Amino acid sequence: MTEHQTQADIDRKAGTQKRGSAALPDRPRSKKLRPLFQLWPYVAGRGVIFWPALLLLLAGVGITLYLPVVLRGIVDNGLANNDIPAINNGFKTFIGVVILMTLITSARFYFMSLLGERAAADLRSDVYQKLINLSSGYYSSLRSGEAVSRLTADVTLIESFLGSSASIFLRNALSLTGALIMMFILNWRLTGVMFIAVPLIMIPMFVIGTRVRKLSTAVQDRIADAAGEASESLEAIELVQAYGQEATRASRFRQACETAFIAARRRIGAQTLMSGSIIFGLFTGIAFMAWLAIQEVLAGRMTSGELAQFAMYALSGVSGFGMLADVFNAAMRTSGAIQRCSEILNEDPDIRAPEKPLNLPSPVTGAVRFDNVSFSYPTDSQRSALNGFDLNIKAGETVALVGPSGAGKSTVFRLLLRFYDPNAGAVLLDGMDARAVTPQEWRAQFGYVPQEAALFSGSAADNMRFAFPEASDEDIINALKASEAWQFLQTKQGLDAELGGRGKNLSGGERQRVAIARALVRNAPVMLLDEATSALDAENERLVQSALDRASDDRTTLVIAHRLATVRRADRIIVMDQGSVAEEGDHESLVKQGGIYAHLAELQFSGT
Ligand SMILES: Nc1ncnc2c1ncn2[C@@H]1O[C@H](COP(=O)(O)OP(=O)(O)OP(=O)(O)O)[C@@H](O)[C@H]1O
Repeated sequence: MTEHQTQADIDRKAGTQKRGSAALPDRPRSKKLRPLFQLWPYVAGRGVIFWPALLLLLAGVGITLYLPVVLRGIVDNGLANNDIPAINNGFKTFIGVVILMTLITSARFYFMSLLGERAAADLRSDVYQKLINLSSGYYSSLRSGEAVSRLTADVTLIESFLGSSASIFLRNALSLTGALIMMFILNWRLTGVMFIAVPLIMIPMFVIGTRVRKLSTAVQDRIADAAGEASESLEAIELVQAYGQEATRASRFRQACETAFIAARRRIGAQTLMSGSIIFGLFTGIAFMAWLAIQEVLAGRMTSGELAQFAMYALSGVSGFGMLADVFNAAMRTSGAIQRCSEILNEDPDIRAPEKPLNLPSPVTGAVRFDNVSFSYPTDSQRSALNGFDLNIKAGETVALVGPSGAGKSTVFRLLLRFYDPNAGAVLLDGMDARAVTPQEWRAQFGYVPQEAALFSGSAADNMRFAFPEASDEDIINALKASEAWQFLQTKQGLDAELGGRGKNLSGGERQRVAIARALVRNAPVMLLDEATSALDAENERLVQSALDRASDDRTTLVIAHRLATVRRADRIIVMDQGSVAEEGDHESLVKQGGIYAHLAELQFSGT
């Protein structure tokens, strides 16, 4: 197995395989069809679309079954008796029925497709609504790529099933049943023989059909490999060119394309065999049945009109059966997709409001306390990230958290923002346990500047109102001025400046200053700053430092500090090691102690 084949297998298992836009996503299927019924509320919930769709479906099936009856009338009443007016009238009726059928079928198509799109849009929104409310614990056990796949690929499968396959399935299942009943009534002997003959003809087709399906999947997999290969290289085009890897990468892509071609050649071979056997099987079958039917007519057990009617049912029945087989495959895949979406919909967020939430005191002063907190991440429950951690911060105090990598500094922030709850002990704000209030009210007390200052596409003002939707333009400008971001934004379009997806139109330092302004505009009693470790030039660093300084004015501030300058400005320094407080004090006293802090200070906090 080559390296990229292995990667494709991993991707397929994780459901993140890239597909051509026309093809439906390849997602694991279910072995059961029962999950399909979970779609019922989404479908039946929209009665204005659902009932017309169902009625039109039934009417369409009824009229399709009626058409052969008209044909029998033409043959038996007109053709057999040489009755020209009867033939003409018969065909007028025939055309009338065809017009009605066209109208019903078109309307059915419209309503069924609409129903699929409606249900998919509702389902997609529900899944996203759930995803955005799920807690960090959920995401640490599910790859975020997989969550996105469920939102897009799985819902697309369901959408396509509801919009077309489900309708094909119902229509063909009903038509086939109706046609079989009519055929039995017309001539049960002929129908009996057909029951034996048709499966015999179809067995080879099914065998080859299964092979074609497998080979088609193989071709798609190989194409996905090639596409994966290409996008990986193109996403890192500068790196590829900088290391002079263009030729190697191009030749790897060529190889992937070649493998896809070889798989496609195999599929074409099987398809050729299949179409040959379909043509042969179908026409010999038709000839055999026609021969038998003519014997019935000659023996006087059937009229010519009944023969024509029978033939029409038989033909529609065979095609309906073929389609059912295809749709069955789609149903299995959809069933798997529904299972994965329902997993999300049935998920309960770990972090939720208590039954009777209390309110925080008003106003919140910002006194923060960790009371003997122990915590381990759900994905690594054996290891404690925090271990009997105690911390008492007075309102308005500025505390710097320092410590070696993995000491638990970010974990302190995650518990403060209540992304997780502690396993033991309590996190308190103004004496109130985080678990006693709603997560929304709790989090509203914090301004947060993460190390990776994530911004969103949209204007500077949009990004600022992300933290506080009611903020006036003046509030926003003041926050931007305080964080030293207004000056450079003015050289763009001020509040209307487009920041680009993830703020890509800004430099690293500018992004950080906008992120600090965003936290400031919230005007929350507690500020959480995770100082960026990324190297900034001296001027940018000075600007970010003064922004951070102002961010901590008049409010409780916890800063995960990586720079000596930040630490010196703090009222108190907490040195963390292995999930607990190892040392505590101000810069001078800690340096004198000659412990972890002294060592970090010596290294100027680099690498922490
Ligand atoms: N999502 C997670 N799942 C499992 N373990 C985690 C998770 N996040 C962090 N940890 C572990 O918890 C411990 C504390 O991590 P934390 O991120 O709080 O350290 P830190 O002091 O902020 O480190 P750094 O300075 O490198 O950011 C580490 O051992 C880390 O491996």
